[in-house]
Amino acid sequence: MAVKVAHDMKIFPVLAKATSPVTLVELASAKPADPPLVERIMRLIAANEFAEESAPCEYLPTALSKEMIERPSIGIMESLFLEFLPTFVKTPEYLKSTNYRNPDNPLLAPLQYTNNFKTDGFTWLCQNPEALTRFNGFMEGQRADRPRWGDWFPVREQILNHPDIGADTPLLVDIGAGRGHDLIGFRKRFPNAPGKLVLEDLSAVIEEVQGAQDLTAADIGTVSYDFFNQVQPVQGEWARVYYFKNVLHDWADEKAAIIFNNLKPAMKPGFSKIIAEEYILPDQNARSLPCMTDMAVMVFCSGLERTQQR
Ligand SMILES: C[S@@+](CC[C@H](N)C(=O)[O-])C[C@H]1O[C@@H](n2cnc3c(N)ncnc32)[C@H](O)[C@@H]1O
Repeated sequence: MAVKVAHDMKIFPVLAKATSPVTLVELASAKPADPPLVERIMRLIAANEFAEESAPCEYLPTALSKEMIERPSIGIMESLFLEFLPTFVKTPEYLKSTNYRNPDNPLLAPLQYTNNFKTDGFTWLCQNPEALTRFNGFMEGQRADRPRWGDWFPVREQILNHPDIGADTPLLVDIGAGRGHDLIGFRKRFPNAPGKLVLEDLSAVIEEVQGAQDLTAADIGTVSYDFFNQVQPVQGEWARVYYFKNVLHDWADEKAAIIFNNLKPAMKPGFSKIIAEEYILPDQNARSLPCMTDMAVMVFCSGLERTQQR
């Protein structure tokens, strides 16, 4: 809460550019806000290393205060606060009302229970541009600096070294790509890879992405695509890889089967591959982060992180 309030009071931009201590009065004047309130918020901000309290009521920036002016970190914080937290608060009541059934219907998740609408969560986001921007920022930032698949997967041996890949071959089609951060990461890591990179997502997402991200600089094409209602549009010039990251965990098995069936006609035998990047929960002693993601997809879209057996 303190980070959200500090963000709303425009404290982080002032703090982030400071090279000498900023006084409480200077911070309070950014909005402007009541200095005693800012002091209370700043105690918690400093206690959690989002600022350093260099003297009573004087503050210096830390790495975290600088992070809080970055678009993805703002997206994570705002989406968690405005979309996810109200839903988490309502989830116990929702689960009680279902007699503790495991949520499996994307139209009847805690998100719909909390916000009283009838579409799936992604359609709802597409109808709420501000929430969509927050969510896309959340997805852009939630990966943080953990390794990307291109860092450890044998990309050259398994993907790039194939005689049929030409300059016009779709090399990597990221389906449900959000802002295309994974494609941009791939382009940076393999700048000379042959073929095209293609970002696919719902049309409202494609529009939002174009306002937020310079895809042209990374030579990434965009295609509007609804994977439930359309056959995969990249066909003929067969793609080498169709990539899904954090997409299949949004959907139960029957829905995932529809996604794959719509992809089938665009798969060239012996050439096209599917790469899916998801957490796989161990049968015992799972770590906290994947379990929290399991809860996040449960409340948002009745999704699930799958186990190895599953
Ligand atoms: C959890 S996000 C993952 C985004 C990105 N792959 C990542 O890992 O950061 C799921 C993505 O699937 C997209 N999506 C949801 N329903 C879709 C549909 N019917 N057709 C195409 N994309 C869809 C959403 O818009 C969103 O960008």
